[in-house]
Amino acid sequence: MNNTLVAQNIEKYYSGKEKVLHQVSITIRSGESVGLIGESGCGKSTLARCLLLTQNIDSGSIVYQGTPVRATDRSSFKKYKGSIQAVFQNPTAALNPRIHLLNSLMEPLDHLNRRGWFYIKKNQHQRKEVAAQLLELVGLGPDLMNRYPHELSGGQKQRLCIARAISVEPNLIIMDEPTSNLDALIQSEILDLLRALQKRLDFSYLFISHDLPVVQQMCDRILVMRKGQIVDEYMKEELFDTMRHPYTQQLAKWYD
Ligand SMILES: Nc1ncnc2c1ncn2[C@@H]1O[C@H](COP(=O)(O)OP(=O)(O)OP(=O)(O)O)[C@@H](O)[C@H]1O
Repeated sequence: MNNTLVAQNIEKYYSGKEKVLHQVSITIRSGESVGLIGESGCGKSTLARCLLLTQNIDSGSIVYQGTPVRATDRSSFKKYKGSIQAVFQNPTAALNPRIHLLNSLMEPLDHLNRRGWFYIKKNQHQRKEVAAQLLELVGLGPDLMNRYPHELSGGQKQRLCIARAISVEPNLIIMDEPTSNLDALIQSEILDLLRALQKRLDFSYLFISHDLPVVQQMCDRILVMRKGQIVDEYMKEELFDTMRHPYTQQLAKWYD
């Protein structure tokens, strides 16, 4: 099936501010690992929120599997929302401190209410079995589901957020600086986990970061954003080509 996401000419303003996204176009094909790099404040997270439909776009279009996605069209909207998940920078903020991790983990499945899950969610035993399998996939033990977020380390919380994202078998995961709050060792473990899960589960991802070495490690194709515009796009082995945009060359110098 063609799981390609095509976003075209996306524009975004925040009230009282200059335009944040200028005619941004991005295509993510099935199974691809695409990087989005650029300095702080250039609009990376804004684009992520627009693609996730948690923020309105002012103009432009999003087409998924050949169908335009619009909030007014319930069927395309629901199909798209069920295919895309996110992992954010701050796992503590992503988890409700007052609810058991079992329920946090099951949120996307409970929310989507797919056929089959409707019955499982009423059966506490089956629900816990699914939770344990998800936790195992991200290297966590089943006992964690009975705890609260404050009882976990930052790395464990991020693993749990990854388990939550993969629970609905998404075609695409938007990863917005998923390791920048973690120390170097845990960061490298989480990056390895994400790569291994991608191989195993075959989702595509958009990996957002301002850290070029990390993006080089994680992505095959990389987009470079500057002041709300995509100014360069390259395959990772082309980073040092002389035809790179001067801004990419500047980023590459820090990497070299
Ligand atoms: N909700 C908001 N309301 C108003 N302005 C915002 C909002 N969110 C972001 N901005 C502004 O939009 C611009 C782009 O912010 P954004 O967070 O998308 O950049 P970024 O590239 O993700 O930055 P960082 O790497 O630091 O996370 C910034 O000038 C920011 O101040």
